[in-house]
Formats: sequence, C-alpha cells, structure tokens
Amino acid sequence: MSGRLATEYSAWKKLQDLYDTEHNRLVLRDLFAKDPQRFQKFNREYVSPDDASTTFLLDFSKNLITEPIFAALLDLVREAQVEEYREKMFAGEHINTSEDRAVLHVALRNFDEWKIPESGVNEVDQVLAHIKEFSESVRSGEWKGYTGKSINTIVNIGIGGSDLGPVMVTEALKAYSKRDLTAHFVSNIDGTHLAETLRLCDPETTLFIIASKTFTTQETITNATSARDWFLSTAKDKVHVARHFVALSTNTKAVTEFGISSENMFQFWDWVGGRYSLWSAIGLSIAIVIGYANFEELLKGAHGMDKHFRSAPLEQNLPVILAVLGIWYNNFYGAQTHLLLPYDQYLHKFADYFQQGDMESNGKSVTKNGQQVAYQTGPILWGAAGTNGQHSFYQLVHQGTKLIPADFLAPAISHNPIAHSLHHRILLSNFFAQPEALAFGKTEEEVRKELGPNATEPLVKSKVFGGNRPSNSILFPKLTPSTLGALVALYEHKIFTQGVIWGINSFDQMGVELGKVLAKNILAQLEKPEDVQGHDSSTTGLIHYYQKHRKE
Ligand SMILES: O=P(O)(O)OC[C@H]1O[C@@](O)(CO)[C@@H](O)[C@@H]1O
Repeated sequence: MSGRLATEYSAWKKLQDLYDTEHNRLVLRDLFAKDPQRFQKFNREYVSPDDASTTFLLDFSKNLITEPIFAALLDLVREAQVEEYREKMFAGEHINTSEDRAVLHVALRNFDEWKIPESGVNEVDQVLAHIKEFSESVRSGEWKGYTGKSINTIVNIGIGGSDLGPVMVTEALKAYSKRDLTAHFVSNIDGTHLAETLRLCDPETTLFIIASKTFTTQETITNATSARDWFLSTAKDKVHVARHFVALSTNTKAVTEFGISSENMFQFWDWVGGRYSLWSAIGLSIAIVIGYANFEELLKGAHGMDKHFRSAPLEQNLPVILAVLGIWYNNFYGAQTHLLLPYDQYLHKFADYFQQGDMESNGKSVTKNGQQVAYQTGPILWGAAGTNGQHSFYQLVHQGTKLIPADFLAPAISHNPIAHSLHHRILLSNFFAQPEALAFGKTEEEVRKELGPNATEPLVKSKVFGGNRPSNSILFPKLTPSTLGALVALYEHKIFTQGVIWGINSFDQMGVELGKVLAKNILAQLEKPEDVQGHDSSTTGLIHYYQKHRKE
C-alpha cells in the first residue's frame, strides 16, 4: 500500500541488523583485497534499447556494500512495491495523491510507445510539432520582429522548473548550439537580473519566452510585465507584442489575459511537474538553442532510460541501484547530503538542476498517508563541476567528519580536445584519482614512510586520509543530447524509487507555499514600513531598519 512507513518493512529491519553487525567490517581496502572480482560484480553497463551509441558504465564497486547487503537493499525495493508503483506512474494513475494528478513526464518523451489514458497525452505530439515549427522558424530567420529583423536573442523568463532545466540543458549541450543566437535566462525577482539582461538586448531582435506552468508565479509575471514595458517603450504599439512574446504554460486564460495570443502559447498539462518539465513546452528555449533534432534526441535518450527502468530486473536496474545505495547511506550510515560531481564543464549546472529535482521531490517529512516519518528522507543535494570542486570543498570531503557519498560523472571524449586532448587527460586523471583517494585514503604508515623519522606527530596525523568514503563513477563516451537525456531520466527515476520507499509524495511541493503567503503579506505593508503590524520583534525590527535606510 502506498505511503507506508519505511521502518515497517522487514527488509528495513534486516538492513538495520546488517548495518549494526557489519558496518565496522565494511572497509573498502579489505573488500577489494579479498575479492579481485569486486569491480566485475558491482558495475553495470547501460546501453539504450533504442540506440547503442547511448551508453555508459556505472561503477558502484567503491560502495560500502557486500553482496548480501546489496541483496537486502533490493528486497526493500520489492517489499515497498516500487515496481508496482512504477507501473502506476507509467499507466497515468494519479500517484500525486495530494493534488490528485498523474505524474507523466515519461509521456512527454514516449513517442507513442505506450498508450497512456490521461487527457492531454494525445496532444503531446502536436505540441512537439509546434515547438519544431516555431524553433526552426526562429533559427532560420524566418520569424521576424516588428521591424522586420530576424531574432538573434532569446530571453527565457521563468523560475524553478521553468528555468533550471532549460539552463542546465542549454549549458550541457552548448557544443550543439547555434552560435549566432544568444540565450539569456532571467529568473530572480531581483530587478538586477532583468536589468542586467536587458542591457544586452535589442528590442527589435529579441524574443521573450514567458515560461510558467501556473502563469501565476509572482517573480515570473512581474519580470514578464517589466520586460513587456521595456519592449513597448521602444516598440510603442501593443500589436508588436505578438512578434516578441510567447508563453509556455498550462494556464491559457492567464496567458491571454497577459496579452499573449493563444497561437503564441505552447501548452503543457498539470501532470507535468515543474521540476520534471524540461521535456515539455518548457523546453522551447532548448529547441531554439540546439535545434529541434537535438531536442528530440534528448527526449529519445530519456525514453530509452524509461524503458530500461520499466523492464530491467532490479539487480540490473540503474535507477534502482543508485536509489538503494543512497538509502543505505542516508538512512543507515546517517549521511545527510549527496554530491554530484560532473567532470565536464558543460555539466556545471547539473547539480543545481537536481537540487530542485531531488530536494523539492523528497524534502518531505509526512507520508502519503499523513504519518510523520521518524527517519531521514531526501538528502541535501549539492555539487560542482570537476576539477573546480577539488579547489573548494574537497578538503572536507576527504578529511572532514561527514560521510558524503558522491557520484562522479565524465565523458571519455571531450567536445574540445585542445592541446591534443591534454586538458581532457588531466581532467580524467582527476576523475579517476578522486574516487580512488576517497575509497582507499592514505594510512599513517604510508605517511610516516613519506615524511621520514623527523616528522612531528601532529603533522603525520594531519596527512592521514581515512578513506572508506563511498562513490559511484559514471563514464560515458561523449556528452550527446541522447546521453544527457538518459542521465537526467536516470536520476529522475532514482528520486522516484527513493520516494516510494520512504512512503512520501515526491510530486507535490506544499513546502514552497508558506513563504510566498508571508511575503505577499509583508509586501503589502512595505509601502508604509513604519506602521508594520502583526509580526515578531525580529521581523518588525528588520523592517524598521529597512525603513530607516531605504532612501538613498
Ligand atoms: O512554472 P511555475 O508555475 O511558474 O512555477 C515555478 C516554480 O515554482 C515552484 O516553486 C512552485 O511554486 C516550483 O515547483 C516551480 O518549478
């Protein structure tokens, strides 16, 4: 039954026993020394069922597991009925129970493979056709602005899932981008974000894409209104808005009220979660930047992973493997965070993207049945592109007091093989070395041997690396649209699997509402801050200080 407390599962109790009795013996140096076949046992190669060139290796041998522990983790997946819930998701059942909605981002990249009886699913193809037609019209120069010039700049105005996906993908696939077209992404309500962007724009050649599932998000509508005012200050006549503003939304009424005609609207549906929406109309900016053919490859890459997730046996199922490893550390080792470390500068926004994807999905503390959990749920997701992270926070990761499981990702081939690929070989040498250092560390004996007999005790101790810090390594041939699609879907389905095991609803986001309501209340009072009422002394004191200093 959905929404059960994870601790009720017998598999959970078994895992707790295994942790209690085994964790002191789970030393990677020993596990590898005892079993020369360890890498062979704990790696999986993914090959897309649709396209053999979309492939990657998942090496999960540097984890604090044995075969019995791995088996017990998979038993938990079975007992939590993850496969049954997966089939409910793919069938369009309303598994987002609090909002009574289906969860069907998989339908956005389904290419009619599966018949899914949910309203709107049969319209996906026509929205994709509209995206194709419009993106090609902009890229070819056929789409003209109000003075007859082609578009050379797009500004996507959106926030959260209406921003992070397009940003991450257009950065990740920059090698495939149309280099004479500039894409900007404005998300923050801070006027600086829009002001600094508009300084770079020419109203005659700029297209604004207003991306908002609800078309009620205060930041987005305010930014869109100011962008329209900026545009009209030059274009003057409102009739010109139609050539320079399009909308991506589920809310046709609000879009037309804003002044964007319905033929300039790209629709999606309530069964597309914001943080799962880059595959939908929200991906219009992606299609314009990299071209529709590459956008379609992105979708197909994800679809291949959907088929894998739906058909692979649990012990071969990559999203399931990542999910259970995360639960092992999060719920039994007490790790609080999870690191994403892409050794690819194009993926520098990958962790940012999954901060929303993971933390807005699984940052919950009540099950679908309304029970308060007494165990950890979603981890804090963070990360940075390698090798930059090594010069920032790796000190803590290597020698700090916290256990931080990490996923390392890298392409074997760079899109930019400068200096005869010397840069890439250096990058990959670090991609290989860091997990090795984390896993096997450096013993006191090795340090003494290195420093010699005169080394002081404190110096020796400071140079010891305890190691035994777990990681996964994902290595793929090249960062292509299809590979990116598969990787994003891999993590989407990892998040889904963990949410089912924890018994929570991964697809609503009640936690973002209170702050919005309080901010609206305070906004109404900021016109006369000296009279602010109804707050604690801290909020009142801060608002009074603002009042004192808000005039230049
Ligand atoms: O796309 P929209 O409706 O403007 O929502 C933007 C973002 O705001 C939220 O915080 C929900 O309010 C995210 O879930 C969502 O992606």
